[in-house]
Amino acid sequence: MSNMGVNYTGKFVLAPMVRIGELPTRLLALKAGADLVWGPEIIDRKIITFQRTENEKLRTIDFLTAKGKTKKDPSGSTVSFRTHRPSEQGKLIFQMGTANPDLAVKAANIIIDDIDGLDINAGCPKHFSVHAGMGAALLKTPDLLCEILTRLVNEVGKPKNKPISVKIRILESKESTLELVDRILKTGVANLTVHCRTRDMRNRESPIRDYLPFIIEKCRNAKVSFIINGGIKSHQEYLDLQKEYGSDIGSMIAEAAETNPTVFSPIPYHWAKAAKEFAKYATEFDNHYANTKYCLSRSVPGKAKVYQHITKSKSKEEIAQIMDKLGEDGSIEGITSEKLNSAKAKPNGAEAKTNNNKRDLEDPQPNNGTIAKKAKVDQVA
Ligand SMILES: Cc1cc2nc3c(=O)[nH]c(=O)nc-3n(C[C@H](O)[C@H](O)[C@H](O)COP(=O)(O)O)c2cc1C
Repeated sequence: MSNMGVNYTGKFVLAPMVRIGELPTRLLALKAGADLVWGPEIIDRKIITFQRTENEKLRTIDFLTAKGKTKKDPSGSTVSFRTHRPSEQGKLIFQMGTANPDLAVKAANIIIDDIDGLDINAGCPKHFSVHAGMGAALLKTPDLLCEILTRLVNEVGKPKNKPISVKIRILESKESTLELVDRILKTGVANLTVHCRTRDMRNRESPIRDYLPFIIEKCRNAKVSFIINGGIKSHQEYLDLQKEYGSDIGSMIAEAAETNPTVFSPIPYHWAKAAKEFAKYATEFDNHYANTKYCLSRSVPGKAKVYQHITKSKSKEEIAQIMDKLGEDGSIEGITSEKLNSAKAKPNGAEAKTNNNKRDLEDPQPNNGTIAKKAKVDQVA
């Protein structure tokens, strides 16, 4: 409903996720059909130190942060945010962490020309966010939250013709949640995303959607688009939520996209094909090795043979080689990981050996039950 550039209405989107939401994950999510992609939260204090550079080799815009020069890395800087405008134009929402309107405006002006929308994180319950008054702490300081949003809308969003949005959690009661929503809707934001869990709820707990009809009605009256977040796992669920709440309602996915960034497709890739595609983007866009390794360790099943190879790898080149050897069905050098590692092979395990794309695409939950041994991030934002 925003008339400023990107429109969030009814969209199916990749959630902001620290470490996970870097360029390769975003590109894979877009390829699979995500309409919009959020970058990972970056705080205002860091953004104001960014040095913008145009990377001609990669055709990316890089925002660098200074760090000490080392023998291993004499550049003295590290890429804190990278965007490939040819792929992300019109689809990239940058998420900022802030508790200070002046700093928020200053930081927003540094990145606004290279992004399509700016989102404020008012939902993260982690200590590093709330102790500084950011993230979910803003839910308890609505005056401050609304001042930040109003100033960003007036001083950055309007002059630059870019939408400002906010992501919140529900509060303990319907009344307090709706009161906060009322206030936010008056700030001029273009979109409201609600993570349907309270600040104290863990991601494994079912979201509470009881207040949604009331929030949605308020958003429609204010001509502000609305995105549901929390516990959504598939394209079908996105369609079901639209059936239930209206076709103008969007859905945002985090954890299920961390596990498989192609979850936006009606038929997601098999985990191995998704991992290979991810690795290709990581190589193409020179993603930081530690980040590539981390993301793969979150998406490759712990039981798969290749998982051990990934966790033991020591360089970009090594990871690229491992991923080259991985078949799209999870096999390495012709042996399926399912066969090797799973005593209780799934009934469809035999089919997996055929290295058949169609079968890959038909497995909508390829990671089910296979990542138990990896510590899942539970209560992040
Ligand atoms: C690994 C990870 C990192 C996250 N980082 C952020 C973040 O930077 N900003 C934010 O607003 N939420 C963050 N979240 C929360 C998600 O955006 C989302 O609100 C939450 O996981 C609920 O959605 P889900 O049930 O689809 O996972 C993160 C979640 C995960 C799993």
